[in-house]
Amino acid sequence: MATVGYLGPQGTFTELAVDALFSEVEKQPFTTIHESMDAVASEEVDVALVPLENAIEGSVNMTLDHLIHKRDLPIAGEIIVPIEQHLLVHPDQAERLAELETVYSHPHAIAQCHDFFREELPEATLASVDSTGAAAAKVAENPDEPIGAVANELAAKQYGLVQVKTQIHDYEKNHTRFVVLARKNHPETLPAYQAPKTGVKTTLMISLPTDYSGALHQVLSAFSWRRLNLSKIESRPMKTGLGNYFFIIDVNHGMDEVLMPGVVAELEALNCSVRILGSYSCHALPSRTETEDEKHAEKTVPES
Ligand SMILES: O=C(O)C(=O)C[C@]1(C(=O)O)C=C[C@@H](O)C=C1
Repeated sequence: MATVGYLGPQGTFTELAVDALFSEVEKQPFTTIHESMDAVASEEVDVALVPLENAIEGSVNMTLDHLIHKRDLPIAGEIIVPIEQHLLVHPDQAERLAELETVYSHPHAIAQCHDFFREELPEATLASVDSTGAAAAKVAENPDEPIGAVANELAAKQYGLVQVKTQIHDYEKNHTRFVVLARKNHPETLPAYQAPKTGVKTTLMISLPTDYSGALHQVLSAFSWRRLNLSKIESRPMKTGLGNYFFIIDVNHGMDEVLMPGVVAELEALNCSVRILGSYSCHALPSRTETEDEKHAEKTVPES
């Protein structure tokens, strides 16, 4: 059975994503996202599932930067998962919400709830830990302390905590995109995906030769005249000096034999450097409301 590394401990959003994407795999939790990626490189696990992008907070830079600068692991799959953040406390503290002193969570989860804390708990200190699951575990282990965690419903159940405020993320349509990272030339280690497939994508990292006017326009033309739809373009620092950036581009197209190799050849002819980060199938876990809407639509289909 294939092994999947993920950001643990129990009850993280990444664990939810692993359970949604794979059917039969052995799960191996790691304390940090980096450790789960390093474990693929060192062959401790076959693949890792890591968060890459959130609808409210944008890219998970710690994942992206480790992938670009430290671990050249191909992206082999994607799953988009609905994210609902809740404020959890120990049952002994449930009646003392106003006295809450510190709220722990993963920095990306805290960033999704800034408005909530500013408006409802302005005095509380927000403290970063390695994951939402680690935050829930800390609250469970310290029943006498006026502390809380931002985490999900699964964590509330697994750690015996109370959801004192639900849906505390600042914008309603909150989703996180997770990607599967594999080892190069090891397609046989890829476990099967069970979540519904929504399409295919190719992700490219492109750096421009020099800064000249119209350079990005030329890059984008290589996609546009081939009618290749881009779903994301983002620039990140190359970490070689101020003003030096590369681009990450997601294309809604697989690595075919004509169009995508044509793009790469054209960009290389412009002296751009191109790294293909992966070409992969995309999957999604419908949110509870989406599933209810679908059921409702099925029930209300007019009889012909
Ligand atoms: O801490 C967790 O539960 C995670 O899985 C990490 C993570 C992230 O890094 O974005 C995943 C999904 C949510 O967006 C918040 C946190």
